[in-house]
Amino acid sequence: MGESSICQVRATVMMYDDTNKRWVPAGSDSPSFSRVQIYQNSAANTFRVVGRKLQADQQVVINCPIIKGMKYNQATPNFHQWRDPKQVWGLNFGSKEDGAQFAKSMTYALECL
Ligand SMILES: CC(=O)N[C@@H](Cc1ccccc1Cl)C(=O)N1CCC[C@]12C=C[C@@H]1CC[C@@H](C(=O)N3CCC[C@@H]4C=C[C@H]5CC[C@@H](C(=O)O)N5C(=O)[C@H]43)N1C2=O
Repeated sequence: MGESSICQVRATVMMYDDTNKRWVPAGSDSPSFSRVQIYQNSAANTFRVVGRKLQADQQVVINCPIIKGMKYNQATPNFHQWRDPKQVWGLNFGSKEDGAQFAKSMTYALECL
């Protein structure tokens, strides 16, 4: 049983640069939209967030496991964030609806773990 996508939204993927106290776009330097999905592997009961640039190169800009007990912070309707052991991720959604959809799937994943 492979992985299946349980949601797909458009968002700019950001990482927080703790040293300089600022957000930087994940991947190349130009902040641009990515297709961000949550994949579920139901056999293993694992989930991860995968984001690929919408541009031609489809660069993978996030590939982050969803960890049991992780705190998902909906800072604003369009900007949600969470910590992983190494860094803080932020998603700047294309719309509030995308944000709500992503939060619903993230909450579902965190409840399954
Ligand atoms: C306990 C803990 O970890 N707390 C974390 C949050 C958290 C809580 C609970 C669980 C997990 C986490 Cl992760 C925390 O507070 N963190 C994580 C790193 C960065 C930050 C620290 C300080 C700054 C101050 C301002 C604030 C901030 O970053 N924003 C405000 C709200 C939206 C606003 C929106 C968009 C982004 C796009 C660029 C910049 C801009 O709009 O130009 N920006 C913003 O300015 C954004 N910060 C944070 O979120």
